[in-house]
Amino acid sequence: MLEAHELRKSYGRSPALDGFGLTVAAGEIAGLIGHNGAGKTTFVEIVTGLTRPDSGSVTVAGVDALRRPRAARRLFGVAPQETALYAAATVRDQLRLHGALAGLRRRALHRAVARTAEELRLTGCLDTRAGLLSGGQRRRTQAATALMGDPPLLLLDEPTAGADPETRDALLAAVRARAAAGAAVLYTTHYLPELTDLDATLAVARAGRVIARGTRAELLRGLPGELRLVLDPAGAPLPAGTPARSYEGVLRVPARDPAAELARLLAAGCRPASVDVRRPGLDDLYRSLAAKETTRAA
Ligand SMILES: Nc1ncnc2c1ncn2[C@@H]1O[C@H](COP(=O)(O)OP(=O)(O)OP(=O)(O)O)[C@@H](O)[C@H]1O
Repeated sequence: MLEAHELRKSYGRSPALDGFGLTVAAGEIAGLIGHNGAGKTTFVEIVTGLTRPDSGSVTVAGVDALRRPRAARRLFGVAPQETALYAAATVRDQLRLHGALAGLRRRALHRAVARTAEELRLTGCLDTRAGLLSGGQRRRTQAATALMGDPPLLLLDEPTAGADPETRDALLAAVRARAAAGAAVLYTTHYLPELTDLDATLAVARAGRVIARGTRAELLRGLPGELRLVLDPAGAPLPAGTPARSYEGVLRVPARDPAAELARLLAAGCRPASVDVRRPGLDDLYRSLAAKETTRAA
């Protein structure tokens, strides 16, 4: 549904995108992750026609988004990182406008406004002007405008940044429903748990390129998790050579197989007063990919 190849874009001498490539299939939610400045927003802006790349290609459902931006525009809904709503217009008006732009008329438009407002828990503020909405309501309204007209591609750039749990839950449920109905979703975030909730595949951007692409299981496989323990002083101390760090009285022991590591510590006579297992997260993934790149470059 979305295919981008070899995108390059520089601002002055600094490349924002440096051979960026990404494909997202219909029905797939692809989580685009990466440190600040990795090029995620630049990529979204290129797909939406806000920024022109220096070279490369982008197609949406086979339509060349760089040569035919107007035709491509009908195929996606976008929720940009900065909310962009008309302050004086009501939530209903914003949704009607985006529905009309997506080709909906009369009853179909009316139904889509009601359905999308309900999905994003906006029914109670349909007649409120955007300028008077809370931050969470504004985020939900922005996301709702992207969903109007059921576009085959959704581009959501950090849609839950700063959102309260109610906003996040509503948004994630709406995104899941649209993907289940066949939409391709590009979802930019800094929160791995959201991508787990969405059952998303991952694309990791770094320095203007996608350096890893796959399912969470594929990308996180083999990364160490961590055992976090408070030891009972009546038991044995950690065996010599255990690579632990102590933080506010809690010992942190990196472990590829936390259950096996815990069994080893128990066998050595340690008596944990509390145990917590931390699974590998985004930081662990970024660290391991950075280490692989350094090894490759050496
Ligand atoms: N309009 C611009 N003018 C100059 N440099 C820019 C412009 N837009 C982006 N950049 C630069 O391009 C690089 C990529 O920025 P981009 O916003 O795409 O990153 P990002 O991955 O979305 O970051 P974040 O996670 O902070 O949103 C950065 O170095 C940024 O400073």
